[in-house]
Amino acid sequence: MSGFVKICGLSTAETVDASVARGASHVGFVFYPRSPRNIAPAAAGNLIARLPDHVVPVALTVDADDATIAAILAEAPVKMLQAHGSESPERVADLRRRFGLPVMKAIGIADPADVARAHDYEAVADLLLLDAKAPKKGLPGGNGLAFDWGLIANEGWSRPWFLAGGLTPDTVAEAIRIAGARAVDVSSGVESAPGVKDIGLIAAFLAAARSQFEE
Ligand SMILES: O=C(O)c1ccccc1NCC(=O)[C@H](O)[C@H](O)COP(=O)(O)O
Repeated sequence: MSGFVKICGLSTAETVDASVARGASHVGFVFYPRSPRNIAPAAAGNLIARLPDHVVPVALTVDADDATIAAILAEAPVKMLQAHGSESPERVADLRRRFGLPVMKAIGIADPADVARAHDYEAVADLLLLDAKAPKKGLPGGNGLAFDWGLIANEGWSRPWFLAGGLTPDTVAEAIRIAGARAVDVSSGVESAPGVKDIGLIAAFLAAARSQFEE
C-alpha cells in the first residue's frame, strides 16, 4: 500500500492477524485503564509477538509517567509511543530521550488555533496524529468523532502525520482526499461495540483506504 493505516485499540489475536493480513502498517494498543480498549502489557506483548517485522506496534498512553511507560515496555516491546493526553512539547522531547523510541503526538483539532498548536509539536515529535478534539467529559480519544477535514486541507507539515477521528470504511476515502492524508488511524469505526473490533470492518476500512491512496 502506498499509504499507512494504523488500526488502534486491538486486543485479540484474530483482529491483529486480520489487520496484518489486510495490510495495516501500524497496530495500536491502548494502555489507559478507563478505556474499553485497555489491554494489560503482557497481553499486548503476546500480540506483538505475532507481528511481522514490517508492522509497527504502537503503545498509546495518556499523560503517563515514566514508571508506567517503563512497566509497559518491559512486557510489550512496541516500536513507537503515542502520547494521547495533554503532554507538552517538552514532555514529548523528554519521552523520546528517555525511552529511545519515536513518539507520535496526538492533537485534538476543532478550529484553526488547534492547527497552529499542532505545529508546536513538529520540532519535538517524530509524527503527529491529527484527531478530533475530545469532549470535556469522557475519553481523551477513541470517541468516533470526526473533525472538519477542511481545517487541514493544504496545510504543510514538516513531520509525517496521521489523520484520525471518527473515520469509517464509508468515510475514509473522502477524508483522505479532502485532508490530503497519506496515513490514517481508526478505532471505533472498525468496531461492532466499544472495544470489540470487527474483522469485516477492518478489512473494509483497509480496502477503502488502500484504493484511495492508489488514486
Ligand atoms: O481508544 C481509546 O479508548 C482511547 C482512550 C484514550 C485515549 C485515546 C484513545 N484512542 C485513540 C484512538 O484510538 C485513535 O488514535 C483516535 O482517537 C481515533 O479514534 P476513533 O475516532 O475511535 O477512530
